[in-house]
Amino acid sequence: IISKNLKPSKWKLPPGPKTLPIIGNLHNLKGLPHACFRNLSQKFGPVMLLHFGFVPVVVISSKEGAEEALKTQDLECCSRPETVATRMISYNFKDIGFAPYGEEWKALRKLVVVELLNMKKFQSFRYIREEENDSLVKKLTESALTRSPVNLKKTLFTLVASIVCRLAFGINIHKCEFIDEHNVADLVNKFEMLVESIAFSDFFPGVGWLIDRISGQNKNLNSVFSELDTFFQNVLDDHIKPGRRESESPDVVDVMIDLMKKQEKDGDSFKLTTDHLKGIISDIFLAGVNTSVVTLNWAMAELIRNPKVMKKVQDEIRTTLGDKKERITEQDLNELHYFKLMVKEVFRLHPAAPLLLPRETLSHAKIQGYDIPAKTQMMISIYAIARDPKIWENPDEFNPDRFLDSSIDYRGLNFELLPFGSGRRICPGMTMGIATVELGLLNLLYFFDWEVPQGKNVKDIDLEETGSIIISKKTTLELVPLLHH
Ligand code: HEM
Repeated sequence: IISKNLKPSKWKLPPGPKTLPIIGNLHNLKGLPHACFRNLSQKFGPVMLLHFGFVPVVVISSKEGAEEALKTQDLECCSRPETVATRMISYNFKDIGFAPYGEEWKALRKLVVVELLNMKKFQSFRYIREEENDSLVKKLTESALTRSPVNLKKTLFTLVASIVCRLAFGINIHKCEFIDEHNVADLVNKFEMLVESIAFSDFFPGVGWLIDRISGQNKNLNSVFSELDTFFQNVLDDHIKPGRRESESPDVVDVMIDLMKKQEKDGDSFKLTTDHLKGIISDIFLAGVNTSVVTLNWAMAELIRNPKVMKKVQDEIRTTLGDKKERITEQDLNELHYFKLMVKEVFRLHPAAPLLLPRETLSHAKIQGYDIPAKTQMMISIYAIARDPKIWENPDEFNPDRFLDSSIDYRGLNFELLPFGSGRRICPGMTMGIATVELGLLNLLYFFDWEVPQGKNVKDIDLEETGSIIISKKTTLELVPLLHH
């Protein structure tokens, strides 16, 4: 009643389903959030207002709405809404993924983009990506010789985690003292559980903390977080061991430690602290590993379900690269055209983060004629846009040919296809993510043909999804690699 009386009557708020007292629209949230929002938006419109408990959330599901939101200054450089879990994993918002918009976020983002993920560094890390792909091919060759099925997600996880841990943290997970590849997988899963966990305080600010304390939710979150923090601390300790740098080339953590030391001397206004360092390690760990793994896994699921596309892609690869290559390099990617359209189609149908990261408006805004008050949470459903029948013919069909005569790209400038977001909050690891996905897929498709295990049929491979922020294939994808040469 109070908020109704305070709201200027001339405001035009977006439409949405009827709310119930206290819970708002929580009863309308059925199934996975991105799929649920898509269904609701088909009924209530592409700019829709929902209430999660006491928290109003605007969901945008049209290309025009997304373009307006992501180009509006105060939304483009929006803040992120605070939740109990994001406060923990971001080290009290000392990272870039969940930090609110402001000078500190700008300084950190600049540091990550300029110092850590710049083109020169990216190129110099090329040999790590190629070496790890080489190990993957060797491992798959063993399975091919015995015709054993391979759990694709697990295998691809090892590939991506090895690349990210080596270039970001200087850790070789095949030989590291304090973590191995199984622990890394376990930690990434726990990490996602932590981010996706919902606390009462998120929906009922001011009162929910009491329920979280009584229900034990706070204790659960704390215990998972402490495991992650131990890993991040080990990474840091490993970097300050005397003598370490003499034998290894600097990784992302080395660069940040050097910057901290330099700032102490120079007296810069923005001071990097250990919390910033851990916040960034945490961002890279969450944003850098699973996004690429789920994309690679979806690509293989779609290709095995669509043998004509698989054949067309493999024919192009093998004709262009010849039959005699022993090792694939990133240079080889430049020569492939249809292969890249196929990757684009995977990003369209299976964006790793279908609602981008949640946003919060900095000031009052207007989207598609609707008033969005300051400090309102906003979600942009790139999933609904990428499957909008007004934009795409047969939108649910996996068909890379749709891009043959199209200039639509996925790097943040075409608002119908935004797997990496757009604007100032666009994914800073985009170049690295694309290289990891493309190089991984090229190795899988050049050296091997793929079959479903004996007794199974291609029709058994479904596309059921799971997750809430990062969406992956629910059922395990097991395939048998066959040596092509
Ligand atoms: C296929 C791989 C990847 C995909 C699909 C992906 C996708 C995304 C998306 C959709 C966002 C949210 C953008 C927005 O809300 O507008 C994001 C943010 C982010 N990504 Fe990625 N990403 C990938 C790989 C990576 C990698 C490899 C890294 C780092 C090494 C990374 C680091 C980040 C960070 C730090 C943010 C937060 C940016 C900010 O809030 O300013 N991502 N990513």
